[in-house]
Amino acid sequence: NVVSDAGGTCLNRNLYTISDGLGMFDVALETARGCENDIEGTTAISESSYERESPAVLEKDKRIGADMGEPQVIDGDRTKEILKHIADTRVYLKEKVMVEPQYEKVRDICMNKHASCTFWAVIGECEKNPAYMELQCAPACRTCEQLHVETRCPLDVNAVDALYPGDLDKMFERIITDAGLQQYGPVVLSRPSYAPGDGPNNATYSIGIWMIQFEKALSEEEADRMIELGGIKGYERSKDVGEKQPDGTYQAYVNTGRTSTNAWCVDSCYTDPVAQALMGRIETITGIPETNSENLQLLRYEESQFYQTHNDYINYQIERPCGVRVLTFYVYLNDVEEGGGTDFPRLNMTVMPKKGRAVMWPSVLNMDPNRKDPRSDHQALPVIKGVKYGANAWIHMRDFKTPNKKGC
Ligand SMILES: O=C(O)CCC(=O)C(=O)O
Ligand SMILES: [Fe+2]
Repeated sequence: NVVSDAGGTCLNRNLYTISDGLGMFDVALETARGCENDIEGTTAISESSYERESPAVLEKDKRIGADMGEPQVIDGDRTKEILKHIADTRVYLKEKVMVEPQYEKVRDICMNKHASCTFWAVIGECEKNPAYMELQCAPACRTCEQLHVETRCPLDVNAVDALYPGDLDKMFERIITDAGLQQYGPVVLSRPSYAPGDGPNNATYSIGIWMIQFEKALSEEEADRMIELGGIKGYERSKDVGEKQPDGTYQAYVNTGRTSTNAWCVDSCYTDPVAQALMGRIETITGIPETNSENLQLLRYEESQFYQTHNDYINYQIERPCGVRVLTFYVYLNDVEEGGGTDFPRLNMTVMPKKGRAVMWPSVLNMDPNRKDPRSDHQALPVIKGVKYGANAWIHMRDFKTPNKKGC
């Protein structure tokens, strides 16, 4: 009465034809049996065993649902519901995901990534906790289409950009003239000049870019607290943007071009009054909402650690809800005995670390703020003596934090 789709392996989404005469129990059991070859060391259980065995015995069975990712835990009280849900999931996968064109890019990656996915789905977690469930338990939540970043993270055509052509110049002009911002000690390190006939209508050819240093961006106590918050979160080896993955996202990877460690200022760090004050200050200075900024990235460089020349602009983000990084606000949290400057090779300029100092520069062009300005390429020079602490605020064209919550 049940025909196994012979030949394929379980994890390759081996689906089974279900005959009408079977109850859901039988379906789950029979299909699980199709996976026997894939799971070592398990023994077949009889068709009625779900009703006979204790929950502990049932949980030892590792096969159920192995054709759609992690084998699923069968909870004693919920056995019937879970088995029915697994059977329904199988129908969903077979009749929708494997057939309908919008699932084409996710067919091979739609898996339950946790043994409790089906249990959680049964108790309503897909609705209560969608950020986690829709990605980690996509078959159980019937959200396979969400796995591809293009479906999960559509561009909002009505979203407002932080910068339109010409706004970057206006923003920096405002920063250096606004009386309320003088308390942060702004110093112009570099500003663009426009050659005759080469005016703001084609800023690509402007000479020089904006770079402002703030001598008093942070008090000593605030700087110390930021370092402390990084320590609480824990500094881990820094990563760079890596290869594109099947779900359309880009892997973060460790490489030899960036040898620092860093901590992300999230959760208890994000809500800390000092971190909030710093983010609020950056919002006031730039006039761009805090929500457009990534969480602060707290950096730690030991002697000889560095970050080789790069640009903070990330190409692929142009088609993401957050848009590209338009500005970097970089804060120095301590004095470094020797080395550790932020060097801009194309500008022939190096900003030295100093406790409480910040420097701000654009990654994009004034007249085309979705496009990278390669003149802002920079590197963190190796620390020669001492330790260097810093913090990055990367400010995006649009809201970063809201899409980020759902993995965009
Ligand atoms: O540490 C520095 O001076 C700059 C770091 C940097 O450029 C980065 O983290 O993107
Ligand atoms: Fe950078």
